[in-house]
Amino acid sequence: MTDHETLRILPLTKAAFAAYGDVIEADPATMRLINNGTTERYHGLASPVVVGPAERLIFNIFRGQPRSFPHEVGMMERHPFGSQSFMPLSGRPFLVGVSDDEDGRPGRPKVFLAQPHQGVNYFANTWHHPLMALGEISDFLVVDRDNTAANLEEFFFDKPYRITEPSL
Ligand SMILES: NC(=O)N[C@@H](O)C(=O)O
Ligand code: NI
Repeated sequence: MTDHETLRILPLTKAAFAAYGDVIEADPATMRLINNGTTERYHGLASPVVVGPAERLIFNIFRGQPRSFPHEVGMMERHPFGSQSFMPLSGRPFLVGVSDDEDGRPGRPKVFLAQPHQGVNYFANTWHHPLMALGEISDFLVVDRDNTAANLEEFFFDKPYRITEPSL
């Protein structure tokens, strides 16, 4: 990959990700004790939505192959009719790529390193890169809108970007 621009990898924080979606993590500010004090409920961390023609919100498991590096970021995608969340099930970190919308196309991607205890919920119509698992095959609990065939818009960059191996 000669002239690909390398994208920095940023820590995933609620503030940095706020324009793109929710960070799903045990935020103490959301905690309430339930079940007679035997359970900590971290309440309302994200709101999965379907937009437009009513379709089911469904739970899925995505089993992601680890990405090899340097990884070429040649495209971004978005789901106009629903949110999409990824919560790690395998105790591994993963990469999250998002872009602002610039007149209907994704701008320069931002890449975040999600820790094993962090998930994300992309807002509907947020440009994002498909799942980027790290190091080993990793499972993720994914909540999104059924009938994904009608809910996928892709954009391919003329000049792809590059991500180098994150130091974990
Ligand atoms: N296509 C699909 O179900 N997966 C993507 O939406 C993704 O964000 O990984
Ligand atoms: Ni997606």
